[in-house]
Amino acid sequence: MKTYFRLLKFTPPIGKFIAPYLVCSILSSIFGILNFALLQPLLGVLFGTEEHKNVVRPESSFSPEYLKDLFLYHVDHTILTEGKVHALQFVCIAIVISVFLSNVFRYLSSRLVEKLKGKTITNLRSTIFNRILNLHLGFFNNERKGDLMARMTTDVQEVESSVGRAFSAVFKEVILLVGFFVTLFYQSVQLTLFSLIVIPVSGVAIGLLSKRLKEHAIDVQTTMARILGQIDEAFGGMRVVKGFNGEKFVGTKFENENKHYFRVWRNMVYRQELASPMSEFLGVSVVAGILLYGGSLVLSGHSSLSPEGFITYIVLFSQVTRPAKEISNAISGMQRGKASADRIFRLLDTPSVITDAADAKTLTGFREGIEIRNVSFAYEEGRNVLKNISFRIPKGRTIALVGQSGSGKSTIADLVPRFYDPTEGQILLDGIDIREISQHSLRDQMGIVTQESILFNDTIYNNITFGLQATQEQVEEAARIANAHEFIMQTANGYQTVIGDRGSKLSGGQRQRISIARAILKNPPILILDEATSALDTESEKLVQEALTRLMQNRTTLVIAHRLSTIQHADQILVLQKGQIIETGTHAELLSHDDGVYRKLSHMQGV
Ligand SMILES: Nc1ncnc2c1ncn2[C@@H]1O[C@H](COP(=O)(O)OP(=O)(O)OP(=O)(O)O)[C@@H](O)[C@H]1O
Repeated sequence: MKTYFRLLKFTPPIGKFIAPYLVCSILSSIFGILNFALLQPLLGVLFGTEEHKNVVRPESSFSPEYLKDLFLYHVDHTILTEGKVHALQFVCIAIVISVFLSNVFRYLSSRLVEKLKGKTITNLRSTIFNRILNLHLGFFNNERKGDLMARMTTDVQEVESSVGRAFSAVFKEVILLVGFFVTLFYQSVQLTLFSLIVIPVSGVAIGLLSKRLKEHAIDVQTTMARILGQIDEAFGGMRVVKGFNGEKFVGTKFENENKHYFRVWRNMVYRQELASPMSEFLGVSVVAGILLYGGSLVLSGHSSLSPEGFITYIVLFSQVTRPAKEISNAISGMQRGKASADRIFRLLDTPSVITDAADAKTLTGFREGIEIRNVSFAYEEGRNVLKNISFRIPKGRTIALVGQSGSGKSTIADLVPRFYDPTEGQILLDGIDIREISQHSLRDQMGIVTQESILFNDTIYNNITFGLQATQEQVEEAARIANAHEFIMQTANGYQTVIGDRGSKLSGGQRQRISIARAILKNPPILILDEATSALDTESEKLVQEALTRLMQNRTTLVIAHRLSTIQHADQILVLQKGQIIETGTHAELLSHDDGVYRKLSHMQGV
């Protein structure tokens, strides 16, 4: 129940919905019940028992009794003045009007539920997305993407259907059920008391059935999450799948998961599908019991119920099963919905490891430099990938990190914009620990160009501005500096060309130049540059290198270099090995160390 109360936080102000919804539901129920109750006069006319019973016009008052008597009076009056066929027509028209009104109000109430449901889900989906966006980067190392996608799609859908069901079960169906029982009691107290003894038996049976449904639902959701993950990986890595003839490998893996999904899904739906036939069987059994008991009462003359009253009673009673079934379906649906909602809430409750301090300072500029002071870092406890690193990046200088793969270069680059916090030590910007600075203002000072150009399936223009307010001229200027303007103009729609999934319609070099243009447009004082390793042809590399050099001008840069040729002019080069700085100096200084690692690396690369 706690889960459902929490879901209420995502619904729009529910008070606004309840009053019109209640009115529509009550009216729909009244007219719905009325059209069955009208069977009695209908049968009365057909059987000829209705004649001359209500020849006196009833005294006017505000009670259902008066309305009923008034109606019967009119029926009788029509029989007397215009004959039975006309009376039949009169009753039938009344039935049609009441069915029409019942359905109009039912439609209106459904619209209200759908609106409530839609708004709740839109709200929930945005909240999840924003929550995930604001989680620390490290979170994404441990979570499968498919799992996150499943929470935003299948889990949200599951909650959507259960919210609607729960809402209509709580209000509409319960109202209808109460309405039916009031009418049934009115028709015959004796029979209704009897049915109230039999009904709970079927209720318990259905309750037992839906109990295990939740466990099955959890299985189904987690398996679907894995399937989504596999789809994402396979489609995202299509080049590798095809290049390595991996279709069979990927296909088999998917098929196994898909078969597993079938099995867990089957377990769930078999159980779920059992609910309806079982409740129908139990419902009809109950009706048969009443038929037997009530029939014998009518036959023996021990009941005040007339035969047409009894038939109307049975028809009304058979209608009770529908809302009862809806309520039982809603309960089983709510179990599934709860499993999904719990998964969503677990995600929403994941604390972000990187948060702003309560009194976080807002940086307004960058004046002196960055200092990495005695920093150690471990992704997993006990396995330090950086060990007591210290160095300074004075304003306006370029510091390069070199070292073997896995030596910790990217990790250092991730610590400066505070994607992770150091396990030990501090990172200071203008003498302030970056943990005391708001993340937003810290990252505002930085431009990040990664090894792999991160582009989105949008226009070139939007990929360059990436949320910044900029004029066409500013964007073009940035693209010119990044050596990108020319090729952009050659694309089909220039700056408005959509570049495909992750920029797939562009070459590697073009993608990089767009990323560089993005950083140029942002114009940050600090630059974190992870140099591309991908082999570009000489022409393309020259263009990219030129763009980078222009980007680095007058900025403070931390560059991760994979090719030493590009960092010969760096103010200082740090050589990393297994998480430690083992050499520092300029290109010339480092080359002069006879046994130096840098010198060896340099020879290997022929620099
Ligand atoms: N998210 C992570 N979780 C756990 N360990 C990680 C994670 N990212 C990196 N590592 C480990 O940290 C160490 C340093 O990795 P890092 O990416 O900083 O190296 P690098 O010098 O940038 O390598 P490369 O030049 O290949 O990019 C490696 O041993 C790596 O296995």
